[in-house]
Amino acid sequence: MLELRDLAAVRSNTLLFRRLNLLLHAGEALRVAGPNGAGKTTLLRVICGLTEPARGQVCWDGTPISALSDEYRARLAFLGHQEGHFGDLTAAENLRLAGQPVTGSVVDEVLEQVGLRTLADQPARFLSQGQRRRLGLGRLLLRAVPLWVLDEPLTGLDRQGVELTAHLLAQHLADGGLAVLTTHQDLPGLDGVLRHLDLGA
Ligand SMILES: Nc1ncnc2c1ncn2[C@@H]1O[C@H](COP(=O)(O)OP(=O)(O)OP(=O)(O)O)[C@@H](O)[C@H]1O
Repeated sequence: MLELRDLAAVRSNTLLFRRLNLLLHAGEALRVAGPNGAGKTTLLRVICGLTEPARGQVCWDGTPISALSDEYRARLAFLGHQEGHFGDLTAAENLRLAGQPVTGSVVDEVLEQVGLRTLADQPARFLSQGQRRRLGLGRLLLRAVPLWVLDEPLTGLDRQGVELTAHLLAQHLADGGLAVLTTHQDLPGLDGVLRHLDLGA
């Protein structure tokens, strides 16, 4: 369970948000919306424990994440604008290094799931933006952690890519996972499990 308690953040002397209180249970996702500069990425950074809030705290299963540090970070996976792939390594090799040791057949399965099977041997730096996003999804699947934090995961994806992301997210939630994400696009098929937070309101 992820909890935001009376959370506030300041950047460059500007108050971005305050008094955020929210409980996110296993099986739920939070979609953070708002105009450019509203503080969406900042909120994700605070949730990951990378940026200190000006006030309040983030708790994981009732404990402030500041008291959990590495233990908490091992429970979350972050997918940002820069996917963090190794450019010289192939798509398959990047997945091999994604998390715990995996066999070649598991890597093949994940490549198939994210639609990159035919690009397994392509160095990541030659992948298109949407293909890199898909590789990021593959790494998420291999990390097998409960909390996904996704910053604009739909950018650069075609319609099938958007549907794939929504499908994998729904599966993750059905398996008892949680997610916090920002997106300017609609995520199909997540009614009932998607909660909304608008930082522009
Ligand atoms: N490291 C930083 N130092 C100073 N100011 C920052 C820093 N990071 C972000 N900001 C400022 O904080 C504000 C919120 O930025 P943030 O990236 O959280 O917004 P966002 O809602 O994610 O925007 P976008 O939709 O454009 O991605 C912006 O005005 C930005 O310039």
